[in-house]
Amino acid sequence: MIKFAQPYDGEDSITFENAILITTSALIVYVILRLVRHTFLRRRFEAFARVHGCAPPPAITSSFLTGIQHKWKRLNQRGDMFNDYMNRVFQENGPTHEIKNTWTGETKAVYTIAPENVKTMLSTKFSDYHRPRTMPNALNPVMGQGVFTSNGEAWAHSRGLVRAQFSGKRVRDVSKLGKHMQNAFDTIESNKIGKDSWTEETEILLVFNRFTLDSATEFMFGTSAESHEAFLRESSEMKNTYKGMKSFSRYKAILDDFATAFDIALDYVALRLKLGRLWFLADGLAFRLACYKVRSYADDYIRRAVAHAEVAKINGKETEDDRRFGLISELVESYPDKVALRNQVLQLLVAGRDTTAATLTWAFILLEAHPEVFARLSHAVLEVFGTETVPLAPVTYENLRACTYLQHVVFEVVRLYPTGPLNARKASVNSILPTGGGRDGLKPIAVQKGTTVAYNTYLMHRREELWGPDAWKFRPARWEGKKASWEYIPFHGGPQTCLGRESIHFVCLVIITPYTIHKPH
Ligand code: HEM
Repeated sequence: MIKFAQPYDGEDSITFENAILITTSALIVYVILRLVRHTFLRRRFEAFARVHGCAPPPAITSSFLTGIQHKWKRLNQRGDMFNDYMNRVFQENGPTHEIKNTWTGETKAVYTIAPENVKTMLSTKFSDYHRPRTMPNALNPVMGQGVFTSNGEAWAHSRGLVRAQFSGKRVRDVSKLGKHMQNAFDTIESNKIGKDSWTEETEILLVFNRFTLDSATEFMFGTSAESHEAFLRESSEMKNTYKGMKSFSRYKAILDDFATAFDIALDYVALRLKLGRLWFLADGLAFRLACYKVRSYADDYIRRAVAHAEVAKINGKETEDDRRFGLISELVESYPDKVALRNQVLQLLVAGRDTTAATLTWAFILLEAHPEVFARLSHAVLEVFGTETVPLAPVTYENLRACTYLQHVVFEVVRLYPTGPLNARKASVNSILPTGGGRDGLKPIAVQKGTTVAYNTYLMHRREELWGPDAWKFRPARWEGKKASWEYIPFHGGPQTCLGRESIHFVCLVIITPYTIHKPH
């Protein structure tokens, strides 16, 4: 008989058999308690659904194996996952359906492209839902808690602190963008094959990633990361970015350069988001070094802003120079905890960088593919702003808004390519969504506490029932006289609506620059 170590009093302690027996009994009790709890909660939920006249939506069953298959497909998708795959699932199962576990019959998730349901989750019954853990899990090593990843009181507190900085003059001031825009166009120019000839192929997303990083860092820290200037200085062999580098030089590049570190950190974050519950698999030295570099970059500015604020306090009067650290100058007072301030600022950087760069890239791709829209836009822009030799109006926030067709082009770009194409919320309590249940899909559906409800913004923006038979086409003219509601949520909606939505005017500005050669005033 195998025995555990003897205690000093000579008594026999727990035998191996006993240990097995105790563990097995504990496990059985645990499973029984879980089953009882589960049955009780299920019954309560079913009664709740009955009382509210709900009917279940169409269901697709999925086992552990099909779940893995689905994840694999998502990770390896090369074409357009939304057009090729998800659209078919919605066509076959209706605008609201659920995924059930094959064996247990449990609802794993509800999928919807019904504006009424989205409105309920994000606005009418906002407190019934919360952000799932996917985002914090993915972002945590780069930055901890902040407005973009928190829920409940922590979120309300964070949002309250930063909201004030996103209204009024500061975000409407487009004058600081001129230099960064010029750099973006210089980069494209620098790829020219010969004088007055076509440029070589340029990866426009990389150009806009640098443009948005430089303008966003200037907005946040008061000083631009100047990633474009660095790019323009580098030799052509160096321009191949970190991706081609071998380990040691790659790690060195991460530690040397904020822009490289930021790119690597966000590449990992994107992969962690795609992996869902297996987020922890996307990790490694490159990621950790990138997180370290990004955090210490922000810490450095915060340290300087704090020191500057203290000196200003001693001097007793505020000067223009006291605002030289950008947004962080405004926030240092409100954040006694400087790690919390760093997290918040980095979250804003992440929220604004890729979203704006991707929107700009799609705008250029769509304009290139639609010469008729391009021609009409040129006309509209020249009519409002004039040319370099005969300028009619300065490029200001107000004038950009007044150029109606330009606004329509941008609305249409983010309709077809919203940068948050797939989003989700989790039910905090048993809750009701107004539509999707029963044979006709018109009955309300009940959502059990803990269930994820995913909403597919990309496909909702392309529903023919909502947008007409040309829903998949790029047609800015559709916006004439149109006021969109919950069928259009590129910037989300309700209390958690995007704080940077005014940044769409950056997009307008960059689009018009090639036409109106004169710089913003
Ligand atoms: C074209 C540009 C942009 C698009 C399409 C966009 C889209 C979105 C979307 C869909 C959300 C909701 C995410 C969620 O809660 O699940 C969001 C939230 C947010 N966005 Fe943007 N965004 C853009 C630019 C920006 C910029 C430039 C900033 C700031 C510098 C920013 C700051 C935020 C913040 C702070 C939130 C979280 C709001 C909250 O939870 O209270 N966004 N954005």
